[in-house]
Amino acid sequence: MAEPPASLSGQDVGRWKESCGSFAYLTIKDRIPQILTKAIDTLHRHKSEFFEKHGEISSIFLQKGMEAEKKAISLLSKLRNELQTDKPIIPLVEKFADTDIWNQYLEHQQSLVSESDGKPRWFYSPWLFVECYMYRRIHEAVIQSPPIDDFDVFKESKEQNFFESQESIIALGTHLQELLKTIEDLDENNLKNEFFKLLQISLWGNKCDLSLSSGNTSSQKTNIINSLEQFKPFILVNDMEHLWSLLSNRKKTRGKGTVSRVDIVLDNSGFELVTDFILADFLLSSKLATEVHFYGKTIPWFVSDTTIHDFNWLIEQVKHSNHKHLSKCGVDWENYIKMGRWVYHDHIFWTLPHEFCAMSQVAPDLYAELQKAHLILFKGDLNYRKLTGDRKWEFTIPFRQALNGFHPAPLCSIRTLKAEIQVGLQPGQGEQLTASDPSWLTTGKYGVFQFDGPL
Ligand SMILES: O=P(O)(O)OC[C@@]1(O)O[C@H](CO)[C@@H](O)[C@@H]1O
Ligand SMILES: [Mn+2]
Repeated sequence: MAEPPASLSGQDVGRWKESCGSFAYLTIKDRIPQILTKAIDTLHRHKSEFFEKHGEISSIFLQKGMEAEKKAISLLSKLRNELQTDKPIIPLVEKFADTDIWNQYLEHQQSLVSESDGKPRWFYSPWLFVECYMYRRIHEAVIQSPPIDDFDVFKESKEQNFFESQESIIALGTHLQELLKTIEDLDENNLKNEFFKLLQISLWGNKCDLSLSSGNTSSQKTNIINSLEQFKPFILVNDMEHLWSLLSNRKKTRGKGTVSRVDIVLDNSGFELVTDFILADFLLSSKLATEVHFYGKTIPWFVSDTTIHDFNWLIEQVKHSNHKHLSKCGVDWENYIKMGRWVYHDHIFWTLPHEFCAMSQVAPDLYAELQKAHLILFKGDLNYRKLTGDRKWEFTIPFRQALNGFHPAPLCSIRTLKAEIQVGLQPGQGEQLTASDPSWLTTGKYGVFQFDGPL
């Protein structure tokens, strides 16, 4: 097979707005420093909390809390300075489960740089690599600053996203509970329609990530169910029928007591996670699946990504809602977890910089776990970038080719477009979009259900 194309990078001129530089360049220049500034500000504002938590026993602890906050802030300021002055990417120093793998990857990036270019740098190296590295360095700053080493600098914005989306969340919870009342009586066609609705809700739920808005609020304020028809023309690749065929055929043909497993590689917490839970509940209630497995991030990531803490926090919030339909959702979801019908998995691979085609080498245990699924849903833009290697593919290259051998099981990307990469389009489709809406690749207005079926 021919070599895959080069990686997107901060040194590119854009596929659009050529005079201003690529989306990758603008992300490194503007968005990432803003995210760092916001993280610093969050640490500042939480100062008193650290003192209360760690400083109440004696003045020695008070001292410790103060020092930790100062240290984390100075490490983050140093990081922001390295980035803004395009300094070389330096190895991680603090021992953590993935430190060695990260540093090996850095060496690999170093080996790709020619002698005259020196070292991997922020605006020079692959965008996927430097962006992941930035979030990993934020984590390093926090773990280097005990006793605040479990502090999530993004927690506040994730929670805010959830609270600000309350009305939409209640509307979704109500829709689900109404649907569950009659689900047993629905004919094939109605069941399929409901499946498609909830898939689309989960797709548009991906509009609300916080790293695109530099950590500023990006919540869902309107009832998304009423907007689905209006959004349909913005679905550029729509393989929903394939997902239905796969799951409904399996439901018909599987023997009693056999498993149908759908795995969801999660993206953002808050509103998007609610849409994923609603879909996952429907999959079990409709018997299209008998088990749903979720994968989250082990460390705070790309501002809004889901950690185990966010996952549990959200279910707890929903359960304690004073809205009866919503709290019923929370009770059911907690039960699914208790019964092992919903399973949460952690793996460090998801917060490494590797493209997914490297998974079978770098994380064979995770690859083997995913192989147990009958269908894997990859939520969000970052997962799409990692599925396709974040490379400069032609718009018409088949999705399977861009996956570059990654195929643990039939899989589908459910993603709104927030990076200058898209494959599997019809000839001329990309060019037409560029002409009619030059920023189509990066605003989150468009989406895809892109499926790669059984081999
Ligand atoms: O994976 P998500 O949450 O859908 O999107 C993450 C994301 O906003 O982060 C990057 C900007 O920093 C973009 O590449 C990408 O769109
Ligand atoms: Mn995300």
